[in-house]
Amino acid sequence: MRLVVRLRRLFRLAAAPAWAGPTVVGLGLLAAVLEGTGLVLFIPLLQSLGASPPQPGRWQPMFDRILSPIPHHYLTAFLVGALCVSIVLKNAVHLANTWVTRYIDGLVAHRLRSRVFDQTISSCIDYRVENRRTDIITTIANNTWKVSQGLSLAYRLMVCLCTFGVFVLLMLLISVRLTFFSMIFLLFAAMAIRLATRRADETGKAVVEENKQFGLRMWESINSLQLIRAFAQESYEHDRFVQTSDRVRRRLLRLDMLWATPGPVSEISITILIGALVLIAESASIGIAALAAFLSLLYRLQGPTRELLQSKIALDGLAGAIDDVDEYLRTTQTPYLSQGYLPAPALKTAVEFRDVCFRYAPDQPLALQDVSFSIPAGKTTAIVGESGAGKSTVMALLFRFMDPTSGEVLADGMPLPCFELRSWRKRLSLMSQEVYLFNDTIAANIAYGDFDAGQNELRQAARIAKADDFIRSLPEGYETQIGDQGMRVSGGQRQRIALARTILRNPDILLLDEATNALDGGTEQAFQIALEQYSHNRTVVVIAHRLSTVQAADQIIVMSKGRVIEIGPPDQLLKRAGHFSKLHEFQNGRVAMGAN
Ligand SMILES: Nc1ncnc2c1ncn2[C@@H]1O[C@H](COP(=O)(O)OP(=O)(O)OP(=O)(O)O)[C@@H](O)[C@H]1O
Repeated sequence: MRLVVRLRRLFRLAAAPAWAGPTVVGLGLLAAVLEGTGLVLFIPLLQSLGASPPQPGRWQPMFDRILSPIPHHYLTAFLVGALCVSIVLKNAVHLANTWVTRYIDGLVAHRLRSRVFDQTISSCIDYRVENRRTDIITTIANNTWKVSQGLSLAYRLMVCLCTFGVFVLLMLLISVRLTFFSMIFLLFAAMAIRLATRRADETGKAVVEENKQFGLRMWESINSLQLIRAFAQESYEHDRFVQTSDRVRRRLLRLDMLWATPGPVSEISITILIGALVLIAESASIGIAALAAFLSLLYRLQGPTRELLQSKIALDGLAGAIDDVDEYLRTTQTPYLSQGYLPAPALKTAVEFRDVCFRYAPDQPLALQDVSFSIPAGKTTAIVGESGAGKSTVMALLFRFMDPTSGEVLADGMPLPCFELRSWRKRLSLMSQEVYLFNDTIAANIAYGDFDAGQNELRQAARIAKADDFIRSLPEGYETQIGDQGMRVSGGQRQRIALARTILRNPDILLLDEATNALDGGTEQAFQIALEQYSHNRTVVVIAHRLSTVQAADQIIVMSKGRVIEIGPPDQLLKRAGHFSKLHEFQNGRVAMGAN
């Protein structure tokens, strides 16, 4: 029963083309019929060679009727020819079936991978926060393959069942008694194998978990190579890696051992059975030719019997991976943000936060509490506040990476969920503290902001971001490969490339979240001047810890512990002797102390 439920879920998840199942099973059935027919042809062949006289039985009149038009002296040659043709046809059908199965395998895995990837990038769940980055890589790279393997196994299971059925039918035609005896014997053997391998699904689930741990170890070690070397923790990391890898090896070995059990057990059982049948055949009085055909059928039944049992164990072993993909697709399906059909128009008046509260998870405190303010169009708004005040959360809500827990964010009076999500996000461009660059050329990384932009626009964006000079000084200029996460250029250079990418996007609303924290003083000042020109008549929202970078803003929002505590133009806030002016004094004092 559990197998049926599991198979139904597997078919739903794999969503193979409608023709796939019937084709694979149909071809499998045809191969079984061809093979069975070939084996049954041994009866008239042996009889024609005089090895056994014709015996009364269900099949004898049938042979007599089919073979009567063939002249007697051609009969042996005809039967040998028919036998060869059936074997050739059976193998051709078998080969075709293998090709079809491989094609479906690849197609299903490819579609599933694409679906998992699509949902990963479209869902609003942030897996870096959920601590599941490496899990997703295992799900996409490993487990989607395993679902397609599971589907092939399910087809194989059905084909084996059909082959088994065809062979048993032919055996019944030869002798009901011997067939009945054989089936009871095989049933006991199958039950013994099932008992010995009943832990396959538990082991399969453990393999999935161990694989995820293994993925995590690999990911973390490769990403923190410098840290490991700097802290001289090579042997600690080596031990951790070896232990994790060894756990995967042991689980896989256990699964392989379980999988290998049915082969020898079924072969030994059938050999014992053949011996027993030879001993009791005399009482069944079916004749040498029929007995030879019966035993050949029984011997060939070994393959499907073994495969039936192995497919079942292998399917149990894949259950963990199938569950993983199924669960992943279900969880990433629901948390899409609701969206309207309206394309977001250019911002005319303002973006407004109205009584916004936000918490990252139900069991966590509010990250934003009753936050209300307005970001006027065409002006620069700076958000300042101590670490953890909620500045990045405001940015994330503006971008609609998530929605407020209560309250609303409106653009020109329209709640953001009224707009089609992508069209709203296309109006914005974000440059955050965390810079991510692709392993590609500098030009390709900047062009990511707008693939339609020409060379001139690309260079203009680089000039504004103060990146053009250093890029041109590199031997390969804009065509320089920057390596994984831009590791071949410095932190400040990475930041300037990312800024150029943001600027190339030419957004209505430019969001800069600590965008200049890796720039040296001179470059930052030059960047500020260029940015001022660039932001003329553009809506800019800046987050900065260094107040020097926000002096030129039209409005400053001061946040503390998730609340807005001050709003106003910088000069007014400075005069007010409030939180902002204290911050200002503190930073100036610190600068002065640093200067001394
Ligand atoms: N993904 C997250 N999951 C849970 N809590 C979070 C998450 N991100 C931020 N927080 C919490 O929300 C609050 C606001 O964080 P936020 O990152 O918005 O502050 P910030 O002002 O940008 O800080 P910083 O200047 O240090 O970047 C903090 O208490 C923080 O711990």
